[in-house]
Amino acid sequence: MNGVVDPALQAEILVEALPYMQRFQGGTLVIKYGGNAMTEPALQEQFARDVTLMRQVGMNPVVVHGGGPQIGRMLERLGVATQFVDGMRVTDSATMAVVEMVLGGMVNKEIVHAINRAGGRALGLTGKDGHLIRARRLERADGRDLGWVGEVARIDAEILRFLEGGDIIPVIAPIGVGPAGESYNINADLVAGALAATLKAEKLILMTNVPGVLDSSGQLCPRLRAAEIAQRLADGSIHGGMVPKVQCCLDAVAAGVKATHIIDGRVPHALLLEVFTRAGVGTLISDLD
Ligand SMILES: Nc1ncnc2c1ncn2[C@@H]1O[C@H](COP(=O)(O)OP(=O)(O)O)[C@@H](O)[C@H]1O
Ligand SMILES: CC(=O)N[C@@H](CCC(=O)OP(=O)(O)O)C(=O)O
Repeated sequence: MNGVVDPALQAEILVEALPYMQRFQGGTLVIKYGGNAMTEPALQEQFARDVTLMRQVGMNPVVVHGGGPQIGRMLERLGVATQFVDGMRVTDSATMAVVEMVLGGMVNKEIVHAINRAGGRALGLTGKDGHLIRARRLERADGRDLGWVGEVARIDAEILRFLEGGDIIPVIAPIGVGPAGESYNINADLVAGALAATLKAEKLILMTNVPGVLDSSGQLCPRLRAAEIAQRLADGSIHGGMVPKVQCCLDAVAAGVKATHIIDGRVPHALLLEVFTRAGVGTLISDLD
């Protein structure tokens, strides 16, 4: 662990982390790294070191990244207007080209490079590589067409198993491939949820830029069960961008993922603190005791 994490945190982790490290040996952790959580280079470096450490102690981290703000900035520079419907970017052909360039070309390579610099071996993929993410056009109940916005039709995890055996950390951009080879822009939370379900992951961890799920008075909920979430969705205390996050956590739990977490990627070493300490730093959504 030397040189991988800050010395103070290293001491704290050594006391508490060993049982967790043993419990999750060989287990898969799907980590969604949101565009809003990756703003500062120093935090990105820490994230890369944390993921590398997880791999070094015998877990199988699989990184899925977002990049919404980065796509937005590039569209602005190019003078292309953008619009969201229920948190999904309306994606015409020109926008799709920019999404593919920013997610697959820029953000993906930045994260791959950061992990490699931290001592890990990362390999960047979009859902087109190895036909990892087969997608179809998102059909909305109201019939509104969002263009090249997709949903996951099927995950073909074979390529990930192959990488796992080669001690490689996959870094996945949320772009899917349709039946005719066309590209689809998929919300990164949904891709992470589908991957976690297919891989029967030990954990799904969504890293965002709020402390976790907050209650109506703004306090962090450290732990939530499915029934409590249904109630919070109904009373509106969970809304906006948090709705697809909790929904994909619920779907993942229903599909057999043991625990799902929503954490603040701006907290130093949030990932290690959530996985390796009893208290954690964010919201744990699970139906297990
Ligand atoms: N109960 C809640 N707890 C925390 N955040 C909430 C809640 N309800 C709605 N939100 C909103 O969800 C947002 C997180 O979703 P989003 O912006 O889509 O994240 P990301 O870009 O990381 O995917 C928060 O910034 C907040 O505005
Ligand atoms: C359909 C859709 O909205 N796709 C997202 C994909 C990136 C993403 O999900 O990024 P964050 O996790 O950083 O928000 C987009 O175009 O912004």
